[in-house]
Amino acid sequence: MTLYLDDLRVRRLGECRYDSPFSEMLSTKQTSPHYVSEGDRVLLEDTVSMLAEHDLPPGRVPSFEAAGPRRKIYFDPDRVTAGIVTCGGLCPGLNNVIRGLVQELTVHYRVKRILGFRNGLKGLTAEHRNDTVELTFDRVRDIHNVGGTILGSSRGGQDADEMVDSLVMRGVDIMFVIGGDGGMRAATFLSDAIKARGLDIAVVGVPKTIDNDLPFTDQSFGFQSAFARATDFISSVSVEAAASPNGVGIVKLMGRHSGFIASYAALAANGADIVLVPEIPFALGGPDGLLAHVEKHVRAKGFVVIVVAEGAGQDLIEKHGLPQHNGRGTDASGNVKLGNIGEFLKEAINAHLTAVGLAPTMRYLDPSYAIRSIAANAYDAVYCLRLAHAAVHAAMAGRTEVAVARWRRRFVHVPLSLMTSRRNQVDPDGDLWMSVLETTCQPAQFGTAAGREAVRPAAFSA
Ligand SMILES: Nc1ncnc2c1ncn2[C@@H]1O[C@H](COP(=O)(O)OP(=O)(O)OP(=O)(O)O)[C@@H](O)[C@H]1O
Ligand SMILES: O=P(O)(O)OC[C@H]1O[C@](O)(CO)[C@@H](O)[C@@H]1O
Ligand SMILES: [Mg+2]
Repeated sequence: MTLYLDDLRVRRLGECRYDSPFSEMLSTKQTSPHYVSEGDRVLLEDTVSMLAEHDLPPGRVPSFEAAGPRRKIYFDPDRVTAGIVTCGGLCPGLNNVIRGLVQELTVHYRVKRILGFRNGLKGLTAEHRNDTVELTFDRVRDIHNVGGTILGSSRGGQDADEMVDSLVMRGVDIMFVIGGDGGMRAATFLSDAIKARGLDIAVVGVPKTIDNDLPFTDQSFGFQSAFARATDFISSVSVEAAASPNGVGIVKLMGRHSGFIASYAALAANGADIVLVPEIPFALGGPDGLLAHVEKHVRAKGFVVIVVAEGAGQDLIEKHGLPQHNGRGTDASGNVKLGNIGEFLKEAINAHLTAVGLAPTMRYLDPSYAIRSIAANAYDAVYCLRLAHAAVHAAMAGRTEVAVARWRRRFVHVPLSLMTSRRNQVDPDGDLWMSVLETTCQPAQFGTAAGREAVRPAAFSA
């Protein structure tokens, strides 16, 4: 997808006429290596070759509006009501973002009314719109020390017009939507419905997902805390597998379509022999298939450690899996329910090693919710706070249909629709995956493309 400057422009509700509480602080600031002034922009691309490909003058090169405070703002803080909602799966740092939004809105902009909508976007339906929490700084002072979200979250679609009715009825001028791809999509529909009615309501997204599958953001908040926690489980199965006869340690980690948690956790633990991600299909059987590789490790050093992302090998489960491992249908938000690759591998490897006379000791861990329900670590705490600051500045300056994100180290405004225009995935040709291969020493692929189709593993042949 080729992006042009106009695709990256952010919609503004109107002229900024009020002095910002930050105007004095900003009066002497200009772009430096550590600051982007409000008149400057942040480049979308960062290699000489990519820039050369466009062959455009600097002013036309695709770039994002920089996030941060403005000297003039759009909303009169005295008259603003802000709303906050968290939606989708949990992720470390949700409470930090809520706290940061409330702190910035109340302490600096002196906004007096902030409503927390409960249980995700369901909280904006007619049935639930009056069941809100008044968010004051006192109410949120200590919430960053715990995981989850004090507002609750949910999945499932809602009618955009009904949600707009709720905003109008509750007098909301600025709505902050903290969510993943589904949440960002819903925020886009909400913005469209607001625009269609000609209403003066800003919608600002704060992208979140532990899967790190949202585009135009270096890494989503909470991801680092989640993969750091995941390393503990890799270490545990490594210790167990190494101490057991023909030990096989398997850790299944979240990551529906993107294997970032599996890749980063495996790199951090630096003890995995094999990493399997949804982006890279693999074959079980055959001389260069996964099972042969597992067997080689067990014969050579007595054990093997495998980290697998939940979305990996779904084609294999469908073809060869037992019915109880299959995925079934979709969840309330339309996300595909995945087959259980961890259980599938456990049985396939057990059967294979037993068949070749290496009866294994299987150690399987599926820490799923244990890695996303924790509090944010120090790094994510800072990141969440800074995203919250950026979101409040954007909203007060009348930016709408926008998400705040960190892109190539800078905080920027990304048009909401772009956040769902594609999925961030581990690039099989990228340097992250190369690091995984360098660390695990696993082959670039298990089985040839043809082999992946044809070979049926012994364990599952009828
Ligand atoms: N296609 C859609 N149309 C309308 N609303 C949607 C749609 N997809 C998602 N939503 C809304 O977004 C909310 C969150 O979506 P979803 O459950 O997919 O989680 P998410 O935001 O993608 O987070 P994560 O992927 O991190 O779990 C849903 O509850 C629903 O309100
Ligand atoms: O069980 P839940 O709440 O639907 O969430 C599970 C999913 O949520 C995520 O954490 C984020 O989308 C995925 O990795 C995982 O598949
Ligand atoms: Mg999602």
